[in-house]
Amino acid sequence: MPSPKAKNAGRRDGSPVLGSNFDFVSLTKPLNRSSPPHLLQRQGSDPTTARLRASESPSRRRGSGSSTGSASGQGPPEEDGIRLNPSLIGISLSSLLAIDLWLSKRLSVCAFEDASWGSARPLMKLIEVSGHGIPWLAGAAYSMYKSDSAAGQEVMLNLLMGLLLDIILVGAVKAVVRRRRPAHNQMDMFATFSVDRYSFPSGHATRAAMCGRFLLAHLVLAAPLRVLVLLWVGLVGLSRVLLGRHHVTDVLFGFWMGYCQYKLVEILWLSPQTLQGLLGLLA
Ligand SMILES: CC(C)=CCC/C(C)=C/CC/C(C)=C/COP(=O)(O)O
Repeated sequence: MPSPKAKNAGRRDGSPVLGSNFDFVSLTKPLNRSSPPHLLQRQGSDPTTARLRASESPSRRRGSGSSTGSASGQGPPEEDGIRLNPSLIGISLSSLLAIDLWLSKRLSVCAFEDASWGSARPLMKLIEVSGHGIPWLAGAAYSMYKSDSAAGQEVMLNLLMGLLLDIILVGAVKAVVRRRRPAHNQMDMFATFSVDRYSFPSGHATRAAMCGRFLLAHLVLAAPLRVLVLLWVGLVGLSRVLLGRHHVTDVLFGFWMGYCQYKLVEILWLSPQTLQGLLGLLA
């Protein structure tokens, strides 16, 4: 009677099952004569092995009469086992992707006016505007201009630099990755660049995370306000998914990227001397 492991080792479509010992037995090691008979039988008939054999290049098939034992029905050559590891990573990634797509679709409850939480759409769009680049750029430039202390101007200049850096980095990643926005997204955002038709990462999430860190480090000291800042960052990220603008992973990666971008702003921090030089050039 076949063991339960051997029975469940391959799916109907022939894809291997994660965590099954049978995959490793059949694909990584040439089966020796001391193997149990049921494994010897599965070696020839299981769909995973059959698929691997079918995808072998002619040159590999020609070489299969070597001492590796393929031609003698003793299993695929050793290097097939080496190719299995990347496929495990691939399977894990596609599982994560499937969960991401499913979860993002389920959470997009404000994607349309007649969706289950459609009445909250205007509020979500308000949160969207609060994380848009234009109000942040305009606000930072205005505060820098209005600030009467060199320290205040310095902080605002660096926030401005961070915002510009964010636009460039997010644009670059979006252009390289080119992940499409969810199908249920309505493309009704204001003031977007052409790369904003892409989804990964969420520019709102990177900006919210970077600005949130910036505010906490330089501008907001009172504890209740610090909580509000964190709440706002979280709401901006959540609203991207609820509006159906983004997948969950776009927002999570965006948060991480924005967090790192703040570190970059600190490294590139423009000093008062640099500021004086820049203002001297402008005057
Ligand atoms: C002066 C000027 C044209 C500034 C552009 C400001 C800006 C960053 C616009 C893009 C904002 C936007 C809608 C980004 C997309 O965000 P996702 O969260 O949907 O990636």
